[in-house]
Amino acid sequence: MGYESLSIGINDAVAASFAVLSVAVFICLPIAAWGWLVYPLWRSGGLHGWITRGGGGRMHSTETGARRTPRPALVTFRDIHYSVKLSGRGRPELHILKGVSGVLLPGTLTAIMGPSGCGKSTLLDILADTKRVGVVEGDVRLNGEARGTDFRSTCAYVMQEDCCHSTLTVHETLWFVCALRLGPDERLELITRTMVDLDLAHVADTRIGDDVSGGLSGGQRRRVTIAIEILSGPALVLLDEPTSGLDAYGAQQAVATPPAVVAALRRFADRGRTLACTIHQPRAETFALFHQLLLIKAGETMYCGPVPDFLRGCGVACPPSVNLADVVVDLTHTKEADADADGAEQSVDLVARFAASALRRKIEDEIDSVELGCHPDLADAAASLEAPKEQEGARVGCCGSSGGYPTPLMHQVGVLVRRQWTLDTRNFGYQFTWVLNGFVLALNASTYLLVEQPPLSAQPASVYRDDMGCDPTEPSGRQGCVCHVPMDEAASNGQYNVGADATECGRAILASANAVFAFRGFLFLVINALFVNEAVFVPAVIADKRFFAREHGARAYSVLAWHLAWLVKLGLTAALKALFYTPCFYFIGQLRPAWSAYLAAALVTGGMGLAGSAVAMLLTTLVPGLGAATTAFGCAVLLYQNVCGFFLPIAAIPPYLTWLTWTSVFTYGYYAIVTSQQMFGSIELPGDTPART
Ligand SMILES: Nc1ncnc2c1ncn2[C@@H]1O[C@H](COP(=O)(O)OP(=O)(O)OP(=O)(O)O)[C@@H](O)[C@H]1O
Repeated sequence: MGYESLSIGINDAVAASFAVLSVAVFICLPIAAWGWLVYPLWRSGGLHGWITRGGGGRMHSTETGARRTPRPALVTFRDIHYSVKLSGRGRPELHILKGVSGVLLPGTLTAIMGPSGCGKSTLLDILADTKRVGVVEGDVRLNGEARGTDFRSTCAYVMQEDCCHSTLTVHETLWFVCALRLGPDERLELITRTMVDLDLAHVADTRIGDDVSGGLSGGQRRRVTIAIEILSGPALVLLDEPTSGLDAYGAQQAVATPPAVVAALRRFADRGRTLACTIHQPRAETFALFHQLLLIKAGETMYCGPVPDFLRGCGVACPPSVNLADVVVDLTHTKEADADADGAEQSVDLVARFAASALRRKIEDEIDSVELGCHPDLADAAASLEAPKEQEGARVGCCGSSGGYPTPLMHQVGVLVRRQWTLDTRNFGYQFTWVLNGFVLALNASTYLLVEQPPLSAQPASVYRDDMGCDPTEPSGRQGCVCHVPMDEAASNGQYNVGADATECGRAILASANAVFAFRGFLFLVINALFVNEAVFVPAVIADKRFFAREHGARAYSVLAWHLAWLVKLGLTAALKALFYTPCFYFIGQLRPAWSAYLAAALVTGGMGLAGSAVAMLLTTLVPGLGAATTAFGCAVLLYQNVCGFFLPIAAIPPYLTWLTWTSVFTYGYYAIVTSQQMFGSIELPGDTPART
């Protein structure tokens, strides 16, 4: 009696790869947990210490920067070499920086210039301590000391690419930065002052936008990026091409306002901060705002020193009507082969001449005196900083004093959740996927209704107990059939048929069995859709990682805060999905009309969503890149589906792989929703073993 359960010989190679993948996940998880949670927790001296310290750093400041001892940022770098090994066998090592040295003094604005590809951005990356590939040699010091783990709370780094949330307004963007990095008292005044400084006040309530949706101009967006970094008053600001948007977005605007950004930077420097930025071909008025010039050619220092001394040092004349910056750029572009005789000679000479110059020796002496702690600027610059009340925020005082986060952990989480929420409510595409997913679930349910049999769950509880599977009082065999199929047998998810000689009752019961399979297929597709929908979080988390890298790098919040904020957001989203998605499939699919069953289905809906988004989050954290993370998510879905008991009978899974079944989220989701529809039990099919089609 009964039917043969489906037995599939699992390809050992496939099984082994599943096993390896799962073992890898289970090895990676504890390592990741150690890195993110346990190690910082252990270092911070327990859970209480962790929370009060803002999630991993040293004690967060309850004081504003104004109350701390202000320290300047005097940066020295000596003999910086940088090389990368080019990928591909036999390819040579690329030596990009070849012994660049210099000093960045507090209260100065330094221009780093040179031809495209000479190594300007590379040098800034090294100074900002963000270079993670290649080999960096040489010594970079802050106030004569090696840079510590808290260096990034002193140093703001404005990278070449803008990194702003396109759906936030300028004011909101700066508000969130303030909320993460400063106390509430300072926020409004600082935001207003920074917007005025960077000529952004008139677009305060304009959404930042992007190249597709419009919004701010490229130059304005660039200024917002700069505002984000200088808002909290760091002692050291490094900027990679702060005027690039201005160049690209119209000469007209560039003619009208180009010095606005550099003038704001100059004002910032005049308040005692240390600033250095790369810049291409500035106008004469803009160039005049810089105190120092670091000129690089092919990775070597061509000049480093005060701007006015440049021509004297080079022995070059600059006619009054000519822009000095143009002369500088021309000198760096001159090539031996194609330049005129004078230019070529000067160009070749300048690198060697600088290396042998008194200026170079002066720089070396200056670096020595900083390292020995006797550089006059180390003491003087502290006094030259503004009075405490006028200081611009917490980070100015952080220089070397604290590596902690400015706000407590729970505050960080709250601000991040609030920002995510604001972004989601303005993301039309995201909302559209919600509606679309609801529609797909409803469609799935209505497709199931195309099955000839009405949903079994709509039938009264079964009473049929005849071992032969026949109840003469129920000729149709429908109302009284026991339509229960054991879970593992249900995995034989095919339609059954019987020969023409089968009894009517047998045919009826088989029809019921087919309805059971269709019903289970429907439920499986529901949980499948709920999980797979969460793939939307793979690109979302990866996009947010850009902001995380920048903001966590600037010590605005901890790794734990970021993860917790995402978990809170995903939890809230899952709750909303339970509310919104469950009705989409429950009523159309005519599932069991009982509150308990509905509640169970809602829990499964939220749970599958939460599990799917958690897996998406885990994979985006472990696997680099969008393509790899998306593929990994697809693999995880396949793995989970295959071992959940729907496709393969659990009995058919080799014993050494059954543990996979119990790690599959699908197993629990599938069992839970099937159980909630009262589909436990067994089906006894009459007569001969039916053939599968
Ligand atoms: N990781 C890397 N692998 C290979 N080449 C690299 C790498 N990093 C930098 N380079 C090369 O080093 C050179 C210097 O790059 P960098 O970005 O510092 O130039 P740049 O002076 O800032 O140029 P631009 O003004 O155009 O931004 C370039 O030729 C670049 O291709």
